Amino acid sequence: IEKRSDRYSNSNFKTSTDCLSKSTLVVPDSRETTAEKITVCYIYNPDLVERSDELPKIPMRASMVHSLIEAYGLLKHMQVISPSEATLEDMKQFHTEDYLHFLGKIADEDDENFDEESHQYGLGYDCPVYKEVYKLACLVSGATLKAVDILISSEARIVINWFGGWHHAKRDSAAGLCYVNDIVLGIQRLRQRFDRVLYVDLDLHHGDGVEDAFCTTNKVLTVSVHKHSPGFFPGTGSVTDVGVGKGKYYCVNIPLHDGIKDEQFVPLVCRILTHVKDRYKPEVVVCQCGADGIAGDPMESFNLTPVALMKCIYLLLSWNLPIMLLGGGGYNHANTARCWTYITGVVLGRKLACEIPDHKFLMEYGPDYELQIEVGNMKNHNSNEYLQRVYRQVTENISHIV
Ligand SMILES: CC1(C)CN(C2CCCC2)C(=O)N1c1ccccc1/C=C/C(=O)NO
Ligand SMILES: [Zn+2]
Repeated sequence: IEKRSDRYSNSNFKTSTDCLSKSTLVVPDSRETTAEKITVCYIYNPDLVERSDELPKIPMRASMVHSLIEAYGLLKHMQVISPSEATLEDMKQFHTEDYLHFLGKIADEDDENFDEESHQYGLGYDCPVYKEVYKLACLVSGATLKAVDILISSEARIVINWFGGWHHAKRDSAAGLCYVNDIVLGIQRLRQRFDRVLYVDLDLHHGDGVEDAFCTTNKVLTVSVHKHSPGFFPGTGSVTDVGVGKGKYYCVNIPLHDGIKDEQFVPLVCRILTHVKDRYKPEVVVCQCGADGIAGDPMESFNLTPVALMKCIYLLLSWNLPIMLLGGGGYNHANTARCWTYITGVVLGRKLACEIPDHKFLMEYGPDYELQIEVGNMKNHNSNEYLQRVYRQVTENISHIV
């Protein structure tokens, strides 16, 4: 029986010239183990994917992610769990009744134009009003809450919900294509069972909605690594942003500039996460795995490959704590599917073929039709001096965690 500490132990962390990139994790093919003791739950149902496909700005992305995971034959190695919709009561644990009722109203009344009212709820250009948005909010929140219930009941210790991770939504408004903050709802529920929750946000953007929700408490420690440049959304998340009151020093921000590559990103993030783990001793981990920092994304900001995200997640997995992996940003749909499929494979300890298997969306993966993503080559504005300074400031902040 393979133990989790074996699958994700450092000794297993072999790098090899695999198709993904120069240094790729190759874990023993799980066929070598007599039986998988590690249960990985995958939150999915057709409704959740169909509604997520309707999200403006990322049409059909959810279907592409799920179809690629299915095409690689990974579903049979996971417990596929169908979530139910969150109720108004569930979502009211974070969001205001006014905001939720407004979302609900959009579904009911037809051609009413909600223009003036929409703007007060952050709805409009970046978070377009569309008829089924309330339904989406219930499904997405229900999915993350279902994932949390699985961790709370100890049914599994690893749960994946690639259709969640909407980190910008505020209690009374949408933001950055996030209509409901499933992450805050999920962490609030985790707190019913776990005393100290660690939230890690690997998305290109600062996880401001989650940080704001928990910046005054020491029961949730949020770590966000993100692009932080003048005028770049949301503009928050500087290294001096450490939380307030009882939550002071329980917000960790790692602000970066354009062009960072795996080689700089991985050591910086992993060293900081290790410090956080040693000081904070979290009981459960939530990781938002937004893929808009991957090379080839229309955000054109970072030069990361999926291996960078994988190595950070692998470190989190090696701690042997209950963990929930969530999606998030990612606007090159094929690369986002490649990234989250690759991560799913690593979580399962399975090596994936370089060749994208034939499936419904195969044509989206041309012209190479490979799982690997070429390293980005945009100019790197992160000098080693800058990263050293950030690292020193962050570890100084963390040293105040008791
Ligand atoms: C509307 C979308 C979400 C899409 N998009 C681009 C991507 C490529 C084509 C449009 C943006 O810059 N967006 C945003 C607009 C305003 C504020 C925030 C975001 C993105 C947030 C995010 O990803 N958080 O993790
Ligand atoms: Zn993002």
